[in-house]
Amino acid sequence: MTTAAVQQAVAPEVPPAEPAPQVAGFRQAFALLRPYRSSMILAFLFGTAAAALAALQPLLVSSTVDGFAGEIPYSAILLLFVLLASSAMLNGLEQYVLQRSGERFAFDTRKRLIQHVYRLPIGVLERRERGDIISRITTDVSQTRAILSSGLVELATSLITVLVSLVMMALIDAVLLVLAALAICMVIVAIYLIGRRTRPAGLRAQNAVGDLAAAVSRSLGAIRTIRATVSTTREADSAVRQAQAALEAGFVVARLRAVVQTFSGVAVQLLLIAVVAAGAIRVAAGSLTVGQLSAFIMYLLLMATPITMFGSLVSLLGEAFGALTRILAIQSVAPESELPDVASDVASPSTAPPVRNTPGAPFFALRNISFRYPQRTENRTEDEVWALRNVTLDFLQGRTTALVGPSGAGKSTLFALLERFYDATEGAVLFRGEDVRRLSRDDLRRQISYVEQDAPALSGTVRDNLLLGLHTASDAQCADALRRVNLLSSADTAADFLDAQVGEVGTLLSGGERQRLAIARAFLADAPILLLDEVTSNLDSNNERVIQDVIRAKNGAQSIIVIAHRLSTVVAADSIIVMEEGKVVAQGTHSELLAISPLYRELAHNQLLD
Ligand SMILES: Nc1ncnc2c1ncn2[C@@H]1O[C@H](COP(=O)(O)OP(=O)(O)OP(=O)(O)O)[C@@H](O)[C@H]1O
Repeated sequence: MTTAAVQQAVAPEVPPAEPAPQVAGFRQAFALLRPYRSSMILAFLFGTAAAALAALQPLLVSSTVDGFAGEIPYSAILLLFVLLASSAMLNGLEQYVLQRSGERFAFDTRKRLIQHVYRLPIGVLERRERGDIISRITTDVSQTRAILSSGLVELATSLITVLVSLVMMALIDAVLLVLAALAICMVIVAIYLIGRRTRPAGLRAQNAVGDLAAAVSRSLGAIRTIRATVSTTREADSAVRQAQAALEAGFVVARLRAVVQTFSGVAVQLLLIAVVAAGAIRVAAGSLTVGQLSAFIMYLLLMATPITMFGSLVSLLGEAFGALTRILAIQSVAPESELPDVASDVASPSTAPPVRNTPGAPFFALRNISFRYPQRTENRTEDEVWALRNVTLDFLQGRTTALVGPSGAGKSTLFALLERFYDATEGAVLFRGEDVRRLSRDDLRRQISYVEQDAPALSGTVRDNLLLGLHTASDAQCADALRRVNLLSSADTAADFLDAQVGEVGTLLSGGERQRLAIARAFLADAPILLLDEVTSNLDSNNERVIQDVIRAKNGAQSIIVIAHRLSTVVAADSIIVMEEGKVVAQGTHSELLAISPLYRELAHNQLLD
């Protein structure tokens, strides 16, 4: 296929759009709860049975009071006790089933979120604050669990209790019931209207907690710089301001909750007083017995708990819906592998073409590539938004190619396109003749060992770090890779060193050790292609030479692309590409470039290499 045909067939890169979050409600909650419906139904049945048994108690009390003839009614008391104990046990079972499935729901949601977040496009993750993502996986999921563990089912069983009580009260005295029912309806509507307002307030509170987590995570990630620039107080103040925002949003939620709960508590008390007063009048008039009035009041009390609980449940659900909104917002962003890769005429991405060892053939070919970062368009001129502009290049099999140029020239961006962290905005990247957008990202990446600029070490042991991409290497192979980058002297016992902890983001290692550990990992992976981005910037001249020698020894066996500011690292490369402002301005060997490229001459002159 010609390059032009490839460019036509491949759909242009569309930056992944992040839909504006809509506050989640019952519809989204029900969809999420579908896998747990059998547990929820079971809990509901337990709750309903408990409510039914509780509803029998006032009837028993009524008949006992009205039939009281001076003897203690032992059998009625025993029956009452059995009813009470059975209803309590059923309530306990309801809670157990709900809490258990709540935990399962939290686990499943976290698992799904983690797997989703780890697969989000690099561009999306770079735009978002890490701390905020963490708070969605931790705090928001805990909040959302409330929907299941104490929310919807309890709401449903509360309604059942209220309905059963209403029916029983209707059988006892319809006039009193009309009075009570009118008051209850007004209370429920009022609670719902106030409680509904907790939903946006809950979302604001959760967003504020997310921002706080982001602020702390950002500061702790750069703690040395913060201390060294004496900005500890300023950074701490900024995190405290986020905490303050969380406090203020929390106050709104607390206020609404207090209003709802107080209102429902007072409303129930008033209701009781009104019913007792009206009931007493009806008893005096002979329309009601004392036993019936006691049963009526007991039913009213039975309803009181669900009605007061209804208030706190509605506000709890409001907060849970806020948290659910944040979870759904991140879940709705398409993960990397689901991005539109190719035009509809190609069914599915193929695997990476097998390695063809044809020295001199291009393994990567860039065809008129232009690239702009999705987040860099605002307030910039047309020229400034392009990180790469009309780049056409061939990287040849078995050769070492170097990329040099001033800072911001687009060198690392070019690596990001080769690794498919991003896709070109215009033009095509071909891997062994195939457009990379037609390839599976994982298969492409398996062919490449990539050492990023300022490569971080992951917390864990040296061995964990070495085995990141290659889980099967033996200790002997790991030790050999470490020796090649001068991280392990022959005196060291390899096993001890491999078990040594490197600390969170490699803080227990020096910058140079971290770089060499990353290079050792790349050597161990032994992929056909090696991408090295400024890997010797932190090395002393001795270690730089060691690494250069290993790279040189690999020349021919591996295809290597090196980015370097220090030209001494790349003078021996087969080909050197000079970049400036996103464009390729010259290409050749060191001596050729000294003759033809003013920019290269200047770089070499500044580094005393001409
Ligand atoms: N993740 C990113 N999001 C937005 N803009 C970016 C991102 N990474 C780089 N850029 C911008 O793209 C341009 C090219 O950056 P790039 O990192 O590719 O340059 P470079 O030649 O590798 O520089 P250096 O030698 O300093 O590493 C710069 O203007 C930079 O600010």
